[in-house]
Amino acid sequence: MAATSTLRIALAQTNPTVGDLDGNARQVLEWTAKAAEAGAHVVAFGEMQLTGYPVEDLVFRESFVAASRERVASLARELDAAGFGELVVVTGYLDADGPARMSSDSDPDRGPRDALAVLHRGEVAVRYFKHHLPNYGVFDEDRYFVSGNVLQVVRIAGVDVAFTVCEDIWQAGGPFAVARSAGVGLVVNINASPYELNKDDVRLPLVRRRAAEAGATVAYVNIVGGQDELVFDGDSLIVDAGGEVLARGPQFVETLLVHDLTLPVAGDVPAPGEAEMTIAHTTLSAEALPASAEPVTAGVAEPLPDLAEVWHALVTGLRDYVGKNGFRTVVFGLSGGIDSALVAALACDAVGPQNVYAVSMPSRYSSGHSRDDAAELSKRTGCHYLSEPIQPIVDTFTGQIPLDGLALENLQSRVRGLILMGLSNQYGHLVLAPGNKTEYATGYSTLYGDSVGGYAPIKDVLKLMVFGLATWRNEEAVRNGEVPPIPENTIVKPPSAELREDQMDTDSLPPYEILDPVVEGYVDGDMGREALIAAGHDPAVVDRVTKLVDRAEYKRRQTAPGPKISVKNFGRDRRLPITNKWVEKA
Ligand SMILES: Nc1ncnc2c1ncn2[C@@H]1O[C@H](COP(=O)(O)OP(=O)(O)OC[C@H]2O[C@@H]([n+]3cccc(C(=O)O)c3)[C@H](O)[C@@H]2O)[C@@H](O)[C@H]1O
Ligand SMILES: Nc1ncnc2c1ncn2[C@@H]1O[C@H](COP(=O)(O)OP(=O)(O)OP(=O)(O)O)[C@@H](O)[C@H]1O
Ligand SMILES: NC(=O)CC[C@H](N)C(=O)O
Repeated sequence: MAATSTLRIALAQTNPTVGDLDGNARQVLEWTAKAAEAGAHVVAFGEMQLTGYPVEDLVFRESFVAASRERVASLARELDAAGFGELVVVTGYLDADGPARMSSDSDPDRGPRDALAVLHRGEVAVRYFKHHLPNYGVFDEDRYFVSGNVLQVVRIAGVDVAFTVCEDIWQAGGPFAVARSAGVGLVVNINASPYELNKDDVRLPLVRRRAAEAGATVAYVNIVGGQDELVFDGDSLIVDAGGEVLARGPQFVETLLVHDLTLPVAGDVPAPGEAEMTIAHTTLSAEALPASAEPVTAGVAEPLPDLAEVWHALVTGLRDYVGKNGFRTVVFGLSGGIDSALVAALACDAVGPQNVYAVSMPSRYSSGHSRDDAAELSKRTGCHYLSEPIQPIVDTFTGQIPLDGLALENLQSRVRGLILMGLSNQYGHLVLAPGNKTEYATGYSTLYGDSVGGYAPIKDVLKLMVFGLATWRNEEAVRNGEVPPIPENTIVKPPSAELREDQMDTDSLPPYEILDPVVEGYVDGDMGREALIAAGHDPAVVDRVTKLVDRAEYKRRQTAPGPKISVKNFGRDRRLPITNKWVEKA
């Protein structure tokens, strides 16, 4: 039988903040202390832990790159000074071995790097540069980074460990294939992998495929938290070469997974073969766990069911947007309808009802039940509730500038926007825009009216899912013996903008059961007219909806960011020209 050695590995699922180098370094120190207390040999943090992810065009600032390089070196010294010098600390950071690529004259082999550092005994012992750079969806890494071509293999307590960064695990070939040729026992993969619905279902089979490709155990660590439009869900994993899940972290919460891995002791360094990357070897002296040590296992957390997962993603995105941007309180219009009710419930979960200001702003078209439902929600959740009737302001405006029809409808929405921005300026609340993805898609909102706001918590949630989430949150409250936050009437009544007499959403839009699947196919699936019809959608509805979506591009460009939960969100994911003569013709 081959000799083995037991490594105690810790995966630190932390919540870094972009640009906060000192705060992020402090996280490394704090979680390393916990790993040390647990007796770990190695503690691994996420991709770009030190800078936050994604840093976008900060990569082009030499001052920022220099600060990251200096901070990783000083972090190594601080870890040593704190008594953790013997612990192998693995962290993501931004490095550069040349200037950013600005023209075709730039050196293709040098430039900014999405980097991983192995810190040991006060030094940056090893640096690895990410090989596969994602350049699709929300990622633009070819814009920023140069790909690394050296796989770093580090011998720790007799076990050869290869280090990789995020996208390296998403593609066959490259570092994992090279790791197999190097005969490693463990591949560590550090991630900043943004959440989208069902990604956890893709992640586990992916990690299994790479473990098989490398012929080694894989330890996958992902960050948690919100960063503008992105939310990170953690879901860190350890999978052995045979595909067995040894450990799995909870989603959306900071945690430390500590697990003992019994791995083959490395033999002689194999002769280098033909490979996509060269291999560099380093040995770090570390004692293996004594055979007498009580084995430690991290446990396998169950991934959340779909609606629970989306709820946590939205709460995480909102909480971190508020907190990381220096706000404490939020304000929005509470109409008694389902969208603002859902935003209210999310906000109460995210920042606490004591920090939530809901404003009822009735007009002459507001129904009695809308006001009652809004008041009832605030009573149930305990958030602040203000009532600011808008009619006197609307009347004063039209007394000077007479408006009718759609212009008058939109004026009401804009007066509400004005009130919310006034309250924001005066009291420092962040304004939340309560539009859903179906509305953003079809342009069913008033520019500078209900679309005002700094953050749009349900921007990527289709209307049918809005209903699903509201029902789920109420049921969750019942399961926990709490009062359901959203009044039943808000969920069951037909949606209405209440901007004119007896107005219903269905006056302007197809029913949501028909509309949402077309929006999903056109927006998320990039399907053209023929493909949508072939998928079973009514040609007249397809023509109507694609036209609405195309015409609303200018509106979407002027709206607040919101958390991505779908395969394609408006903003980072879906980028279309505003000035655009292409139409999906019959
Ligand atoms: N290409 C372009 N680039 C830049 N700006 C452009 C533009 N085309 C028009 N515009 C501007 O946009 C204006 C039209 O947009 P906008 O003022 O928003 O008005 P509009 O889209 O015409 O009307 C708003 C619609 O949203 C509905 N709504 C409003 C409020 C709440 C809800 C709800 O249920 O949640 C629904 C309302 O019933 C109505 O159907 C134009 O007057 C023009 O100023
Ligand atoms: N009477 C009102 N009081 C306070 N805010 C309102 C009122 N009416 C509309 N709003 C604000 O404008 C947004 C657009 O709401 P509107 O009622 O026009 O459509 P909706 O899409 O059905 O939204 P909701 O389901 O929240 O009512 C609401 O989410 C809310 O923030
Ligand atoms: N930061 C990355 O390299 C992430 C890319 C990868 N495809 C993911 O979504 O997880």
